[in-house]
Amino acid sequence: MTSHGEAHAEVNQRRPVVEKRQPRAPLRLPERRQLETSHDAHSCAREPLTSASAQEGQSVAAVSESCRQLTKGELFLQSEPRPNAPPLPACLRSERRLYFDTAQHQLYQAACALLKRTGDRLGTFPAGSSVTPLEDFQPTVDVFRSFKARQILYRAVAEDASFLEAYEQLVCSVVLPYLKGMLEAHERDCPSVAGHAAFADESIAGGGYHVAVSCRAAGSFSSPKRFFYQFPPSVRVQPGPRDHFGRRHRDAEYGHQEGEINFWMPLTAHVLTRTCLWVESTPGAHDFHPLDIPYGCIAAFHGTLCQHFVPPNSTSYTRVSLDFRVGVDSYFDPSWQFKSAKAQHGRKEMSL
Ligand SMILES: O=C(O)CCC(=O)C(=O)O
Ligand SMILES: [Fe+2]
Repeated sequence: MTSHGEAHAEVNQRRPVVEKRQPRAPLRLPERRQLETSHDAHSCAREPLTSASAQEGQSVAAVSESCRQLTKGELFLQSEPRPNAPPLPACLRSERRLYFDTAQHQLYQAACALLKRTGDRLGTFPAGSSVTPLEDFQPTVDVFRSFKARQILYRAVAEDASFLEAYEQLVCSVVLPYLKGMLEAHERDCPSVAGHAAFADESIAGGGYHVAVSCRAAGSFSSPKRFFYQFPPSVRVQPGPRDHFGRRHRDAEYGHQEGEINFWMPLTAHVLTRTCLWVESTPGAHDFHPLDIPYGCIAAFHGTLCQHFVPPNSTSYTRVSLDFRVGVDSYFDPSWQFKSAKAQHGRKEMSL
């Protein structure tokens, strides 16, 4: 179900602001394990998640229950052939924040219109109000958990030209230039690898780059880069107060490959919903921390291998967020297919 090949000729050259994640006290699970063993049937049993999550009233204990046995996806992964691509450079795998202009990229407004357009198939906004805060959307179906309800949402997104246009504008003018800048910074620091598919990712110590630096350095040897971005993106709607949570997983289980970077952004205010994605900083580190970022910020992380989860929403506000993945240049193998995946995300290709 992939849709390739629609290149976008026009790209806004305005560079996004990017910052490296500020260190903060992580939520650490009691045992630190290697990735290879972290999903075995015993290792995920009853790992109590405590402290930081409790501050926000999130029942993360439930989430720890979500990883008690090896999932089908993890089992399939062990038997399927791997993509034919070199590992991503370390600088791309580390977690980052990108900021965008919310006046220019009106995803919040587009999401309100999207949910309104679904009529009452998914839920309703409070009556009689001229403004419609997304946080007040009241789902009438279990749009977070039920497969059927999520299909309705998926189709609504796929059919909403305005929402998709806002999404693609954001991807093409903020996200892809960021990725291109990171690739160029990597090439600048390792000139011998520029233009070559395979090189050692260890060649960059530390792996931290500011995109402003990378963009300045780009000009001289910039060659077009290919990107494969998810289309349509995933929209999540998580009402509260409920004990539904997003189980701990890594996207490799769902057929995503290591050459993809995850982007996650809230459309609702975290100060109201107190609910967001929690991510570990490196595969197997189990140092889960919340992406408690505001609207206007996008978190980039290597979700193919880094585990992540969403605790229950204990507030009366609804969390709405957007997430998508981008396959990066020669690190992504477009011919690879995870045969066991039930459904694969569609994607579009773009060179920049
Ligand atoms: O936001 C969510 O509910 C889940 C997000 C997620 O798993 C992802 O971005 O990969
Ligand atoms: Fe995920």
